[in-house]
Amino acid sequence: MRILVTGGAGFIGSHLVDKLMENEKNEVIVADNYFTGSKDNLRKWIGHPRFELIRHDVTEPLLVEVDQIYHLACPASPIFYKYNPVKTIKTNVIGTLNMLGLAKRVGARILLTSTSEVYGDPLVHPQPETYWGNVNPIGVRSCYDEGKRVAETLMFDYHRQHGIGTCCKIICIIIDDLVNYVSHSVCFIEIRIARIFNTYGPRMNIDDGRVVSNFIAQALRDEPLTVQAPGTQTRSFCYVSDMVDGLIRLMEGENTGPINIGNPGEFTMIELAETVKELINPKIEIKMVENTPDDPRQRKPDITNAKKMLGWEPKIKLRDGLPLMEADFRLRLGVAKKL
Ligand SMILES: NC(=O)c1ccc[n+]([C@@H]2O[C@H](COP(=O)([O-])OP(=O)(O)OC[C@H]3O[C@@H](n4cnc5c(N)ncnc54)[C@H](O)[C@@H]3O)[C@@H](O)[C@H]2O)c1
Ligand SMILES: O=c1ccn([C@@H]2O[C@H](COP(=O)(O)OP(=O)(O)O[C@H]3OC[C@@H](O)[C@H](O)[C@H]3O)[C@@H](O)[C@H]2O)c(=O)[nH]1
Repeated sequence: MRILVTGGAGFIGSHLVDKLMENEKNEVIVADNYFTGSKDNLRKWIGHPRFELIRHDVTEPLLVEVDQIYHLACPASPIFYKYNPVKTIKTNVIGTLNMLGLAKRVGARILLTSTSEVYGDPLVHPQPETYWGNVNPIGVRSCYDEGKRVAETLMFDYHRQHGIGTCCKIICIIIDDLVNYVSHSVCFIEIRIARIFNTYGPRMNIDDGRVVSNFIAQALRDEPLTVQAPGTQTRSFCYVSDMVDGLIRLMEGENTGPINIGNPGEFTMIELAETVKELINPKIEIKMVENTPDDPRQRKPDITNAKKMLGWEPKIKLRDGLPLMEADFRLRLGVAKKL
């Protein structure tokens, strides 16, 4: 299996690459522009005969021969996706169009990492995949939320427009063979959509800006934990190895999705700060700071479909995952654990 991972130098992408590389039958190609990712995350694979790393921006077309595409390329932290919102929309829209064009040309199955942000500030709780969401189309988060919503639309439009039943697929392949068509004549496209909920773990950028990495870095630097007001807003945090397992099951399974992949354990930001304080640095202060516009007030995945269709559910609880991330942050920040 030859597999393309766009955004593979990023946080989730690099863990996904590690898992895919464990299978000796896989060849992995990463395409990344290093906006929020880093070659460092893939250090152990550089030079490996089954691994290739390409500096590439997905807003430009890419010509490679692959069987599967995991399409992750997109900044995920609010501070980074708001930094150049027009570029974020281009990455989601033009980037996804380019990857769908590639998938169509080479007959690859393509998986999009969409987001819980398609539900916006949800009026339904927990969020099932059938909920259409409550998104501000002109707000500062829209470049990401609406960008991902358009990316999902493109996935389904390509699927419907270029999708045919299994029987027709076989006929199509036979015709392809008969008339000696080249690979670009492949006329069906298989899609998978994962709606990812907040994911955390080792290798997140220290200054990524997302809440778990912020709190752990602050706790280790003896700085106050900055809870954005009111602090009663909730999130559900999934450990990265659970996430990677869910993504691979979705790619390998028979369901297009969209499927929620996330940990249903729900915490307020005050609860998260208190847990980090208790586990990492009981002396630090928790400070309330101003929030940013349109911050969703609650978020929790309904994972009934993931359980039923993928046989997946998360294994790692927040209290078990935080110390694993702490160890990685200590190493990178050079802060030893006090005995
Ligand atoms: N981590 C989460 O909590 C979370 C939640 C929901 C969805 N997601 C989605 O999962 C994917 C990965 O997220 P992550 O947390 O690993 O983020 P990340 O920022 O660590 O990784 C994104 C990667 O994409 C690359 N990239 C960005 N724009 C690009 C472009 N135009 N061309 C090529 N590469 C580009 C970055 O350099 C980086 O390596 C994203 O699509 C994100 O939207 C993540
Ligand atoms: O230092 C901080 C940072 C953030 N927060 C709060 O923590 C909550 C989570 O914020 P994050 O920045 O980690 O992430 P968000 O949940 O807002 O968005 C994320 O959701 C899903 C993904 O698509 C993306 O990875 C990201 O956009 C928010 O309520 C925010 O106000 C703090 O209280 N303090």
